[in-house]
Formats: sequence, C-alpha cells, structure tokens
Amino acid sequence: MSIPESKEPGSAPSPRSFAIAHQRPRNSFVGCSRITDYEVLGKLGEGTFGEVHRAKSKKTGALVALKKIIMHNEKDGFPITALREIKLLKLLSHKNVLSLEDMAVEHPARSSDKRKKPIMYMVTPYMDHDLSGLLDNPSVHFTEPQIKCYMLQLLEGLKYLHENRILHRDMKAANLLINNKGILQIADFGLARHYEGEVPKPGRGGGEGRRDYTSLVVTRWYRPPELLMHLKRYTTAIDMWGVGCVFGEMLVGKPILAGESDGHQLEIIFELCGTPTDENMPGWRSLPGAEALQPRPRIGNLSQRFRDYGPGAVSLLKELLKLDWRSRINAIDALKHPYFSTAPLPARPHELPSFEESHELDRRKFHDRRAALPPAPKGGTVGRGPHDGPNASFSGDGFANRNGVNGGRYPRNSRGPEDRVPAWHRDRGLPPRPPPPADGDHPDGYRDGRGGGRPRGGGGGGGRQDVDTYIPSYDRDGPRRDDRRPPPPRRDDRDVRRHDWGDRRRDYDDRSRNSRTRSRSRSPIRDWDRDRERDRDRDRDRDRDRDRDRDRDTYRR
Ligand SMILES: Nc1ncnc2c1ncn2[C@@H]1O[C@H](COP(=O)(O)OP(=O)(O)OP(=O)(O)O)[C@@H](O)[C@H]1O
Repeated sequence: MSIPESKEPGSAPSPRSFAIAHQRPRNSFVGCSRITDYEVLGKLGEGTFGEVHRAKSKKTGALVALKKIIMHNEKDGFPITALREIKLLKLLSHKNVLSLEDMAVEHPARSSDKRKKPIMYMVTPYMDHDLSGLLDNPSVHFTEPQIKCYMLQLLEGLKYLHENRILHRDMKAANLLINNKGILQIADFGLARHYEGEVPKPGRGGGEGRRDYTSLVVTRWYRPPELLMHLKRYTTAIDMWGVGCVFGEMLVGKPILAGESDGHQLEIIFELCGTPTDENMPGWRSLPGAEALQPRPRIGNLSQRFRDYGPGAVSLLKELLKLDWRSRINAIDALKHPYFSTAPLPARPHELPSFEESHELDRRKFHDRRAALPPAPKGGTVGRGPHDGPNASFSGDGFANRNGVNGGRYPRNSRGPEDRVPAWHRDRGLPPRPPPPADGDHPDGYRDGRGGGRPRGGGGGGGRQDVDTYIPSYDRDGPRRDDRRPPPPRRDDRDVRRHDWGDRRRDYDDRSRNSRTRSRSRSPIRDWDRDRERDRDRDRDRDRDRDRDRDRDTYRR
C-alpha cells in the first residue's frame, strides 16, 4: 500500500486520493451477509457501540467476532463513529491491524414493529484475547521475550497506521487483540481519523502538527500530557504515548497512570516523568490548559520505578513517555531501539504459549475464581509474605508486580518474597472505557452512548460537562465488580488499585464540579481543576462545535 504523492512534499493527500490508494484486494471484504450466515456462539464484550459476540461462519467454518452497531437515536441514522471505523478498516490491510471481513445485517422479524430498523454487525476475525483481559488472567505471566514480541507487533502496526496518515486516538490495552498464535492486532478504530500532517521520519520524533483536531480524544489513562493541556495541533505522537502506557502496563501487569480526573492525570504524569520545563516540553506554558498550572518541581521517578525491568526497558519507556511530543520517539525509531536487540531477544509469535480465552467479560470469571481461592500460605512462593496488609500487593514503587517479567511473579531484582503476591490478590482495574456524551453521536471524535445518551459506566455521570473526560470506569451494571472492596479513603497514585471505581469516579467528578460545596485542596492542580472546570466546559462546548463542523467537512469531502 502506498501513499499518493502530493505536489508539496509532506503535504496531506485528499481523503479521496487516500481512499483510492488504500483499496484492498476485492476478495478481502465480502460485503453484506445476513446474520443467519453466522452461528452466534456467545458474548465477548460490550463496547460503546454495543455488544461483541463470538460466532462461526456457516459458509467457511471460520470463527469471527460480530460487533453489533446499535443506533441509539434512530432519527440520527447510522452512527458516524461506526461509519468512520468501517471506512477505515475497509481500507487498512496489515498483519497487526484487525481486518474487517464482512458486514452482516439482521432484519427485524416480519411480524414485528414496522418502525424497527435492521441491525448491522461488523465481522472481524475472532481473536482469543484482548491485552487487558490477558493481563487480568491470573494464570498468565508475561515473560520479557513475550513482552518484546507484542511490543514489536504493536509498533509495526502503528508504524503502518502512521505512515498511512491514520491517527488511532484510542491506544489502550483493551484495544489490542491477541490470538493464540501470538499475533497482536490493533483494533477499535471508532476514534481514528485521517491525519493531515507529515508522516513520521526516522530520528525526527512526531514532528510538528499541521492543523487542529479535537483534543477530546484518548481514554484518560492513556492520554498524553499535551492533550490534557488541550493542544489541538497534535501529531502521531499521541499514539506513541499510549504505547508507552501499554508497555509499562505489560511490565507491571496493570495500568501505570490511572488518573481520577484530568488534573490528577497530569499530576501523576509529572510525578513519573517530571514537571514540564522549557527544556523538556518547550512551549508548554502557552498551551491553553497550562495557564493556571503551577506544578511543584519534580524530576520524575520513572527510572527508579522501573529499575527492576532493566536499563533497556527504562530507556525505551523514557523515550515513549517524553513530555515533549515533538521529540517523543516515533514507531520507526522505537522498532530499532536497543531494547529489542538485547538479550533476552524477542520471542517469535509462534513460540508464545497459548492461553485460555481472556476477554472483557471473562474478567468476571477471573474475579470469581480469585474470590474462590484460599489465601496462599504466608511466605510461600506465591504467598503474600510478611506484609499481608491492605497494600500488600503493591511494591514500594507504587506498582503491583502482577504480571512482571521473568516468570511474572515479580520482576528481576525484586527485593524478595514480600514482593510476591498470589495471583488472585493482584487486583487490577478494568480497562478504561470512555463514557458516552450525553447528546449522542459526535462526529468530532466522540462515540455514541448506549441507551439514548444514558451515562454508561460510572465515570461519566452524564451531562455535557463530562464529555471531555474519557473516564476509565467499570460497567456499573455488571456484576463483575461485586468482589471488589470499598475504596481506600484517600487517593494515592502509589496505591493504584481501583475498587468500585465507578462510584468513586463519579463522586470525585461531581464534587469537583460543585465548587461551592468544596473546601480547597492542598494540590494546586486540583484547585485549578476545580476553579477552571466551568470555564473549560464552556470553552469545550464551543470548541467541540467548531471541531465537529471542521471534521464533518473533512469526512464528507
Ligand atoms: N475480533 C475480536 N475478537 C475477539 N474479541 C473481540 C474482537 N473485537 C472486539 N472484541 C472484544 O470486545 C471488546 C469491545 O470491542 P471494541 O473495543 O471494538 O468495542 P468498542 O465499542 O469500541 O469498545 P470500547 O468502548 O470498550 O472501546 C474488546 O475489548 C474485546 O474484548
């Protein structure tokens, strides 16, 4: 696949020439089948669009995933986010990018309500796991060669996307699918869009952005600092930050930057990567979201927190989690990073073990199993050791050594048996998932919500003011959180376990929105968060309308 030449070097092709250049072989996309061509086998997950089911093609016998596209508001027609995803997936063809093989339609029964519209399903190859589900599986332990193998595939997939001017804009572990042949594929293009800037060049990071896009993208835990500070002229570097978060997550076994609000997210980023300065993030002061920021100067503790994973991992992580988006490593250079050529070398996909299926909904199964298991004897190989307290599963570094490398129980050079934690005790938040906007479908990058704008998950709380925060949350309706204990009384980045996140999240957000009922916190970032909340909401509404119009123009041209 090649990118059409433009007159001006590095200038973006028109969406039409882009589409022409990206045509896939005709036989790689069936078109429109009927749902009866598939035998539905069971639910795999619930996405923002609707449910994802495992199914078998009656014609070929192949296992597939059917993603149901729910029309929340029928008078709005087919959701534009789904159209975007379908359009992009139809164009893309790479071994590390999930392919769209077919669309299936389910017609309402003849006798039923005449106003009922047909239901559309996206048909993709069935993948045995998503990375988040796999990390949640207590019997799975990633080795270093395995992590390197997944990282290489992720970077290859992203290099392909960026070279072809696609921004994914929702990089996270739950959107990385893995099969039992060791193949990783980037999925979920609901927020992806055509990028109009220069493609990344070796040794030149992400470069400079060329035009503005909405900054209200990327699930918060994976959202880079420049987006949190509302940079609109962003680049492919936003996806590279997400790769850094996913890399850290594979090393420690759980999300590494689990912020509870946008302000808190910045706070924990600064704690890990250092506070922004004119040297490490030139121009940060002039970003709209930085005006009132007065972070306490810190140098960052990334090296210390990840020292157990070796200098190669620390070095790559530092490159991926650079505050300066212009010099943040790009996928081309990351693939050549010495981490991948230093022993232990990356495994090849076919050398990786196969695991029992791990999807979003399987987490319930893992949690139940975890709850059912008896505690291990103290001090044993997987026992909780002498520090058998509420924080026993967390290392002094602030990260649980859940699926750490080298056998997974604890990372290299860990300090001893107190670091060892029984698998079922290694609690972990479910993957972040964006809340729906209250007003349905957003062509500017928001996804449509479920149930006519009903808030989904605990995070959003509903209402327009929530649309900026792509809030990680559990599904409040699901029984899978039942085995979680109440939240600890104070927020602490060092204790990143999330219990009943949904309720905590909403409480926090509700509180932070109602400034009259709050006392001031000691954190300047949180104060800023609170004081600026209403102004930002107003600005966002205005910006979003402008972005939406602009994006509409781009996509409909
Ligand atoms: N091809 C597939 N094979 C196996 N499982 C899949 C496949 N596609 C999706 N899933 C499962 O369904 C879940 C939701 O899918 P997806 O992320 O595409 O939907 P979404 O509506 O964008 O979800 P979200 O809002 O959580 O990002 C995934 O996390 C994964 O567990």
